[in-house]
Amino acid sequence: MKAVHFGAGNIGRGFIGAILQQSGYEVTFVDVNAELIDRLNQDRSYQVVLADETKESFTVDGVSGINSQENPDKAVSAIAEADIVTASVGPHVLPFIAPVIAKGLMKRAEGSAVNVIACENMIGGSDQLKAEVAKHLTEDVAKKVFEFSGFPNSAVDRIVPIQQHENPLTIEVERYFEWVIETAGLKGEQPSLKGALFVEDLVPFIERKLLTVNTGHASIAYNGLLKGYQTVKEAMDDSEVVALLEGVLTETSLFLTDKFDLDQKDHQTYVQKIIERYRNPYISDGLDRVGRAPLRKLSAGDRLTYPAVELDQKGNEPAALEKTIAAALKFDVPEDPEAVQLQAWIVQDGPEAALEKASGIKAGSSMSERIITYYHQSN
Ligand SMILES: NC(=O)c1ccc[n+]([C@@H]2O[C@H](COP(=O)([O-])OP(=O)(O)OC[C@H]3O[C@@H](n4cnc5c(N)ncnc54)[C@H](O)[C@@H]3O)[C@@H](O)[C@H]2O)c1
Ligand SMILES: O=P(O)(O)OC[C@@H](O)[C@@H](O)[C@H](O)[C@H](O)CO
Repeated sequence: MKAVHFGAGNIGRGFIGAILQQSGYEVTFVDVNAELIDRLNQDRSYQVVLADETKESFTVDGVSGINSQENPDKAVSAIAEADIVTASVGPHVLPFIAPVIAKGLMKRAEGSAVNVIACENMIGGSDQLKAEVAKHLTEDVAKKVFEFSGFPNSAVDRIVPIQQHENPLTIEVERYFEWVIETAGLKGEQPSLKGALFVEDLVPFIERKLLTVNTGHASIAYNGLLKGYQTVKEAMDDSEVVALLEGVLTETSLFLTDKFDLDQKDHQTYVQKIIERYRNPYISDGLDRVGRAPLRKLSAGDRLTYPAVELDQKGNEPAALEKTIAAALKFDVPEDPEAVQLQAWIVQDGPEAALEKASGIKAGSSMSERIITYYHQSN
């Protein structure tokens, strides 16, 4: 069986590529990073190390790489022959991988069933990828292609920080992982993927994950950076950062348990497990990585604004989320293009207008006023 995975980065090598290989797939990574692709083709394998006291490691072998910038046709052919296609490139990159996927799917002469799964931190990731692919197909061709190509949504959870090793392919990951895939979007037989969970309705799973793991993470990053910390570990040693983390998780728990009728006790166990994962002493994760792409994180459907607005509309005042949104407006990392854009908007139009542009929270609304007050109160 053949798998094509877009993005040989942290989640690509450390999670999805490893699961695919352990499930019996021969994995071809498609990436634009020449160093990673050359090394994959040279070594044909890499090491995954578990970030806990065991430091256990395992080999992912039988892998290869295609540089889609240099050899787009090779990537197209690989998709034409693949049994499964997956991607973890970041939400903003989905439009760039779509043309190659569209061409590859069109080339599947037999029209044999294939599933294309976006493994990104977003709601409806595969739906979005499908919409991007559709832009490169005529209406008639799209109809045919989507008869045999499934785009099931999925939720992925495993903390994999940015890291440096002598061998650039080696990747250290936490032992914990969760890959949930929605059956509704599948075509053909359900793929056999070791450790993956197939569910009829992904919405409760992706929202629980995004609004707990990622909202909590974002609060640690933005509030931690405000206090001058660089890593999750440093920030988690500060009681004020932890209090805000507990505050945002109390707020998103209220939203999630109400929306999905979750058992309060089970949800609390889930939240506590995540706080333990943030505290993993064997992982050093940078706040710049966790807070990266602030415009995406502040956008209306993402981890901060979405629960804050929903809670506000139900008559709650989500103060911890609002303080975190205010802290996100201060995310000023010159290497991060979205941070540069956000700071430029703040300088040009002021924080209130920048907040509205980034999140849709209307300037002059009571929520906007509270966030901007927090913004001016913070250092
Ligand atoms: N790292 C984590 O802890 C984690 C956990 C769960 C989900 N995610 C999600 O997984 C996705 C990837 O995150 P990551 O941490 O692995 O990032 P990463 O930067 O390590 O990996 C992304 C990879 O995509 C490649 N890429 C960029 N443009 C490309 C293109 N046009 N074609 C092919 N490849 C391209 C990059 O070169 C890079 O190797 C994101 O959506 C992220 O939210 C990350
Ligand atoms: O990848 P992002 O930028 O959406 O979010 C940063 C982190 O919160 C994220 O990568 C987590 O480490 C991951 O989602 C854990 O499963």
